[in-house]
Amino acid sequence: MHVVVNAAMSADGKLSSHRREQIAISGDADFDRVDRLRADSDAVVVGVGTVLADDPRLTVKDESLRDERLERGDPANPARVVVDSRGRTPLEAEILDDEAATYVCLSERAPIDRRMELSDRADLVTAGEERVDLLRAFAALEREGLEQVMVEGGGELIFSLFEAGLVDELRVFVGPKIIGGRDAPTLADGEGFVEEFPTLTLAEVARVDDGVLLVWRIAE
Ligand SMILES: NC(=O)C1=CN([C@@H]2O[C@H](COP(=O)(O)OP(=O)(O)OC[C@H]3O[C@@H](n4cnc5c(N)ncnc54)[C@H](O)[C@@H]3O)[C@@H](O)[C@H]2O)C=CC1
Ligand SMILES: Nc1nc(O)c(N)c(N[C@@H]2O[C@H](COP(=O)(O)O)[C@@H](O)[C@H]2O)n1
Repeated sequence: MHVVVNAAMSADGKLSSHRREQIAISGDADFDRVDRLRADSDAVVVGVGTVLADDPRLTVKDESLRDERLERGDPANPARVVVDSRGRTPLEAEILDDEAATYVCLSERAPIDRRMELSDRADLVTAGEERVDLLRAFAALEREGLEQVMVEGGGELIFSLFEAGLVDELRVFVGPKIIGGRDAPTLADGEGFVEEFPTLTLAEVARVDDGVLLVWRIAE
């Protein structure tokens, strides 16, 4: 499996405001780049915090990119994956619509009634007791044939993926806004590292819209 984390952050490193409402940080060219990345992926992964905050659909927006996928024998859209320990994904969430397959990764803590409701709309993967065990969950997804995986956030999930050593590549668009706020989500939240910081190698720097795209790989 190859895991690419993609996110857009403000010039001061925030993914959204302290209200956790979705903010357009990317411009048109960056949204097109993200759409291409989705189209090149087998799955797009988010944490349930992002589902609750943004209600994303995570589909490929450009019809010609969906056609390209169909021509090579893939479904029109990549699978969607929610990392959701207790099964808090709302049944009316866009991510559970019919546009693509959806996996919900749960922990043992997810109540049985939520499991039953979600299982009508998604494939369920259970891994971990309190929180989703990402190593086990991603191994199960790989067994389902999901090889090229893109993660779209948010900060809690991204931190945990680095902590688990699951990230191969980080692509960050740094946009021309200051959001501020000590409680606003950043690229990697969670507990934070105090030692053994994951170290990256800079692979690409490009001007995109009025910002910059940084591509980092995990240092060997
Ligand atoms: N600018 C951007 O590119 C993006 C911004 N966002 C923003 O990020 C915010 C949401 O991010 P977060 O609140 O950090 O939520 P998140 O999307 O990272 O989800 C975190 C939740 O996932 C669940 N989870 C289960 N197992 C876990 C594990 N092992 N590790 C971590 N989480 C686990 C927990 O319930 C946890 O609260 C929103 O404000 C959204 O707008 C989200 C995606 C992209
Ligand atoms: N790449 C990017 N740039 C921004 O400026 C953003 N605010 C986000 N946010 C994430 O995009 C997803 C929305 O997906 P749909 O358009 O509903 O398919 C979601 O994960 C947002 O948090 N991304």
